[in-house]
Amino acid sequence: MAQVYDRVALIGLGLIASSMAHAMREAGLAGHIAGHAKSAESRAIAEEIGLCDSIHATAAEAVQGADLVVLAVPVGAMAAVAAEIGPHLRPGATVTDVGSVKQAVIEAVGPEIPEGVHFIPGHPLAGTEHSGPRSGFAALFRNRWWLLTPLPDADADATARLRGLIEAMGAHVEEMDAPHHDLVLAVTSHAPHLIAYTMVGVADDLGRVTDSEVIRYSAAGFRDFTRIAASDPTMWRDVFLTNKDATLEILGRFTEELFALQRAIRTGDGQHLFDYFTRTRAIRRGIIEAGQDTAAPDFGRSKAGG
Ligand SMILES: NC(=O)c1ccc[n+]([C@@H]2O[C@H](COP(=O)([O-])OP(=O)(O)OC[C@H]3O[C@@H](n4cnc5c(N)ncnc54)[C@H](O)[C@@H]3O)[C@@H](O)[C@H]2O)c1
Ligand SMILES: O=C(O)C(=O)C[C@]1(C(=O)O)C=C[C@@H](O)C=C1
Repeated sequence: MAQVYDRVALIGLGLIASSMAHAMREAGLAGHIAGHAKSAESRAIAEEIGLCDSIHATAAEAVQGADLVVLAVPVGAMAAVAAEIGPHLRPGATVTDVGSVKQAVIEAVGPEIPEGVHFIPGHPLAGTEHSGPRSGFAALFRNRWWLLTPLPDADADATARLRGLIEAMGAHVEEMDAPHHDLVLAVTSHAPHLIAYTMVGVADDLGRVTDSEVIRYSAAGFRDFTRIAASDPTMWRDVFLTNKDATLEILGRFTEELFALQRAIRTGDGQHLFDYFTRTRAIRRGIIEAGQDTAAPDFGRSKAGG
């Protein structure tokens, strides 16, 4: 695979940035990968495992001469990072981000990007409950969606080049506007995470069930909740604080449905429960028939870029 960018700067060296570093290296997509993380410990680990070609103590230094800058920090840290790097960006460079929320990132980062630098926000729909520079792996993005939310005046060539990099890492790219992205993700990712956090919290609070019983007798459904609820607290705090309206809208609807199901259970309305579960089962089957079941990605089974 041909090199897409001469110099890529990764700001934040956690799960997503380290996975990008591995994927870019594996496919030879970047001439040089420069990295920066705020924590000295993350920088030391990145040095130790040889994650990047160079590690820098500041974000400003890392972006010098880069033709692609990737902001891979928690959403709440995007504004400060963008303000720091803004004056140091090379004219003609592209800045993208991987934040799980898009409208708030556009508002935080956009004003800090100087004229002549292209800002193309993005979000890979791929992750695990792990974080930090050791957690990344090259196959993370294979066969996953990577959404881009370019602004209406985005440069077509810069967008196509970024798309080329992402596709060469094995992902499928789709473009949409940021408010729509935030609503879709509130349904498919943000509210489900909150529900998982709550369910695990409830189990933890339940005095009549001991911790060892919760661990020992975890059926598959609850086990999945515990994996999701082990996700990074900083990342998820920021997601909920920055995608507030869409998440509250979905949680409002969720609560209404939950009350209806609760009433059906209390009144013995089996028909309501049966009809509801029949409808949701059809949705799952539709996902599988459409070949959209990425819950079990083909880690290691196919090569990035085909
Ligand atoms: N983990 C996922 O499943 C997932 C999936 C898709 C997108 N995202 C998004 O990607 C971004 C990064 O997530 P991650 O899972 O890779 O995080 P992570 O917790 O693994 O790593 C975050 C990194 O950012 C660094 N950092 C924090 N504040 C910083 C600052 N002010 N300046 C410089 N570095 C800073 C940390 O030191 C760490 O290296 C987040 O915005 C998140 O919403 C995460
Ligand atoms: O599999 C997981 O661990 C994830 O939760 C990944 C997941 C998600 O699918 O909701 C989490 C947050 C992201 O912004 C994108 C992907």
